[in-house]
Amino acid sequence: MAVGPVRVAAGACRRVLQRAFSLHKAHSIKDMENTLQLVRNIIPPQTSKKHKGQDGRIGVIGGCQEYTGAPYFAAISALKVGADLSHVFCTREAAPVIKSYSPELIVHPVLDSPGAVHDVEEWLPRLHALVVGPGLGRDDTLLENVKGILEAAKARDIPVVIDADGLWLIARHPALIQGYRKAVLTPNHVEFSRLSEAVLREPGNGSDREAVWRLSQALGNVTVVRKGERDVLSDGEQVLECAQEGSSRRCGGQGDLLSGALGVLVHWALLAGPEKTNGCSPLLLAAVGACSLTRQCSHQAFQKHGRSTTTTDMIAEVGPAFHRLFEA
Ligand SMILES: NC(=O)C1=CN([C@@H]2O[C@H](COP(=O)(O)OP(=O)(O)OC[C@H]3O[C@@H](n4cnc5c(N)ncnc54)[C@H](O)[C@@H]3O)[C@@H](O)[C@H]2O)[C@@H](O)CC1
Ligand SMILES: Nc1ncnc2c1ncn2[C@@H]1O[C@H](COP(=O)(O)OP(=O)(O)OP(=O)(O)O)[C@@H](O)[C@H]1O
Ligand SMILES: [Mg+2]
Repeated sequence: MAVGPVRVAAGACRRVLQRAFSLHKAHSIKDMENTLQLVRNIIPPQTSKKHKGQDGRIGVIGGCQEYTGAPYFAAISALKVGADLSHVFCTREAAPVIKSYSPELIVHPVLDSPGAVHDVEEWLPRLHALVVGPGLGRDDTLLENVKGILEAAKARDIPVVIDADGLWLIARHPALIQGYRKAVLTPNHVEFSRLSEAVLREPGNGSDREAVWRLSQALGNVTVVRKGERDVLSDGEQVLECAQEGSSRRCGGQGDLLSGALGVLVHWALLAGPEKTNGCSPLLLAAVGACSLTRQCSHQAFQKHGRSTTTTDMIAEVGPAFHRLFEA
């Protein structure tokens, strides 16, 4: 059940977020509850009046010869969070493999074709958000195509979540994303250092919080989510931390779940409008939601499967974890 808007001013919103996601461990249950309440505000209500597609049409740009799991994890997570349609734009040979994982994904084998940018561009008017990078690989031709796709998405004001090899591309060409306020970058530890080196000419010096804030500022307030033992999030103004209990299991693919979930939440947060977000950055709220959800999935899956937990087990927890965090 979606809960009505919390009436707090921007300053109050900032205080709520800072208390709940502070550097110190002593989060009160009430502070965390207030923060999750803000995320709940952006979740669209489920009604019988909606048509297919209204709750989100998400596109994942990634999937190549080596990596077919990552784009699948991202795209299926978007659906499980609540998007209506999830597309994957991948290379020709990755497509049948990704299709075989799930009949629920719409898979376009276009990313290595000469007309890749045009082919994806044709779909852009029908997409609410793009998740760029899971399983993309680092082939120069593919990356060149993704540059064109990013430019086309920006021209249409489409929100983009950039992860994995998409971040490799951004580290080489930061101008691609500079100042684009509808972008969220989701680096892991190594990806963050690479970006910091490229943008700030330093390997992420200073405290975690300061380093994330500086990178976001340097990129013109692009939202940055640095994943790790605690996730650190900044839009160049506020810095938040998410310490939702996760697990000690570090199998591959958890970041892909996060980026796919974030694709939907970014769309919902922007759609909700300032009345629902109460002065908070919609992208930051979406990121808080995606980080909390991923970690809660990890926690629940680990309780059932322990050491053998895999990302597939976490994806099976998306529904129950979402309900527990945002609807209970
Ligand atoms: N099943 C799949 O198809 C998967 C594919 N993946 C894809 O694999 C490609 C490369 O991604 P990588 O994440 O390996 O990126 P990189 O190729 O940049 O490698 C990062 C390296 O850093 C290490 N690392 C990660 N966190 C660290 C930390 N906190 N401290 C020290 N070392 C750390 C990792 O083990 C990895 O070897 C991407 O396209 C990604 O999407 C991954 O998403 C995992 C799952
Ligand atoms: N040490 C840790 N303790 C708890 N949670 C962690 C830890 N490191 C990462 N996480 C969580 O795991 C999830 C994925 O982060 P991770 O750093 O593994 O991303 P990634 O390397 O991009 O993953 P992927 O394998 O999908 O590429 C995030 O939700 C993050 O909060
Ligand atoms: Mg990753």
